[in-house]
Amino acid sequence: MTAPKVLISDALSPAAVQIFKDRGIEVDFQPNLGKDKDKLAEIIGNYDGLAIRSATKVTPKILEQASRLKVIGRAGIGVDNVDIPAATAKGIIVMNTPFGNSITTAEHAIAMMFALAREIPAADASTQAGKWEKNRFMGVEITGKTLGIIGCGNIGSIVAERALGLRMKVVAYDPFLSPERALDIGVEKVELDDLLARADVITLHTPLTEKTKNVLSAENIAKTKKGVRIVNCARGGLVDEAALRKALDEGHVAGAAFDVFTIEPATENPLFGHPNVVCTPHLGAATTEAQENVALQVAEQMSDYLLRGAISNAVNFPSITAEEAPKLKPFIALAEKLGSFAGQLTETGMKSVHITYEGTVAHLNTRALSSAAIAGLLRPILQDVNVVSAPVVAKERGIVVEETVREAEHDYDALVTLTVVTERQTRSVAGTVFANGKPRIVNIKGITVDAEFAPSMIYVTNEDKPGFIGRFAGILGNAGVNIATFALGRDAPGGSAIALVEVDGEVPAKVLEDIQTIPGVKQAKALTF
Ligand SMILES: NC(=O)c1ccc[n+]([C@@H]2O[C@H](COP(=O)([O-])OP(=O)(O)OC[C@H]3O[C@@H](n4cnc5c(N)ncnc54)[C@H](O)[C@@H]3O)[C@@H](O)[C@H]2O)c1
Ligand SMILES: O=C(O)[C@H](O)COP(=O)(O)O
Repeated sequence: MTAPKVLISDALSPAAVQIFKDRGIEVDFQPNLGKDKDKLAEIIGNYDGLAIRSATKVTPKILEQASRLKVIGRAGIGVDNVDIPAATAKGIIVMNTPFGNSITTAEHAIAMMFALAREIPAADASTQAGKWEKNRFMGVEITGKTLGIIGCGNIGSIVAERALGLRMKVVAYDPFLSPERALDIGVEKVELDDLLARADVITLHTPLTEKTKNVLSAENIAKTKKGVRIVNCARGGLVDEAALRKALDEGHVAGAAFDVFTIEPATENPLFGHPNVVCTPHLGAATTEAQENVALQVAEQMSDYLLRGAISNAVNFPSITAEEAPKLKPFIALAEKLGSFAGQLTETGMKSVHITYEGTVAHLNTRALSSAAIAGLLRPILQDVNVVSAPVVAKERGIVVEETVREAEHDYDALVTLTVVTERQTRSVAGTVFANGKPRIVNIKGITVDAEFAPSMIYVTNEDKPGFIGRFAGILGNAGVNIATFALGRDAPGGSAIALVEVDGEVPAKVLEDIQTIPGVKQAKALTF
């Protein structure tokens, strides 16, 4: 196997380069490349992995050229610079490092709050200009003031903890914050209007979504307390910058400290130039410690995926630990092949898929297995679907996917049964993994069989009558098609029978036509795995 190749296109700590090298991964470190879209598009086709921060924008246009890309690793939290649906559609795992820079960013928010409260940047500039304006700068005390946190997740709750340590009162607006968690971290969970009315300082810590965009709109800024100070170290676009500038000019808002802007890099912005505004150029995560953390973590995660199939912190796929990956691997192959078997036989629109996991397999990561089964099922119809993109593609096509896990009810330690409901019929197929790690098909439409999946197979359903095998073998022999293995099954003597036959080489269409003329044959189909 040739070593995977990773491109680092943003200013990551060199610690990441070392990790990749130590793990035997080839790495190109081009810290400014992310800003050059054309160059990135030109070379991205050479890499299996792309490690980024926020400067690289991974657009559908870049992804179009990313023919061998398997993983994008964001050394940081926000993945809004990556087109996740486009990456998912191409089967590319997108992972981030959700905690590595949280403390650092929370500290930046607290630092920004103090910078505003004591006008430190302006006082610094004035002092260094030799003005000694001792009477110009009159600050406010933080102790006893109310901090309103919008978005109380990882960073918001660290900010809350620090603020409580500073003897502030903390109220939080976050619809997903449970009352128990609020109690745990010592904040009062409130509605947005209540927060706006009560907070002396407001700090934002949500991602930018359709719901959070302009959460501090002109209307909401008008509901704030006169003299409020606003800190944004989360994402540009959470605050209407023009409306905030107006409220600052009118003296309703006493100050604003922004690390993030609607357009970045921000070379101009409505907030710039106001005496009570403090700005930093998206430095929330910029400490030696945080950068070391996220670089090490992203390099480890990407290496684990590229070398061992382990997935952690992916935003578009369930996690698979390094220990779990080897156990899962044969079952991923089984699920994909069962899906492929059903997919190759399906000729009408699929309505739903039900996957049952019994026995030991029920304790594995069944979400990953179901994704593999759906990928196998859809691939005969939609060539480039894969394990990452399959669940989304199924959803887009209105295919309902259901899962059941239960203890073993059959002779097998582990059994996976896939049932596909199409417009015309319901088809079930089941398989297991033998001790040699090879997946086997053990049941088709309720009929017991026992066959390995082979590269070229013929599947026949027929009436269980004498003479079929002789004629079938004759047709193949006359056509020069060699039979490698032959598996038979039937529901009852004289009932419905199936044959699953491994052959060497491709099955000519004429052979299938001839098989179909054997009396009692209902269906004959060539399958490939
Ligand atoms: N300035 C920087 O350099 C920097 C560094 C790190 C993170 N960030 C940004 O900070 C933000 C928060 O990061 P985090 O790690 O705390 O994320 P997180 O997912 O842990 O927390 C986000 C919180 O926002 C809440 N939320 C979601 N929708 C909401 C809504 N409509 N109203 C109110 N709350 C809502 C969620 O429930 C969650 O608790 C992200 O946007 C991240 O990209 C910025
Ligand atoms: O979401 C994040 O992690 C921050 O915005 C940090 O971004 P950066 O790594 O580009 O500084």
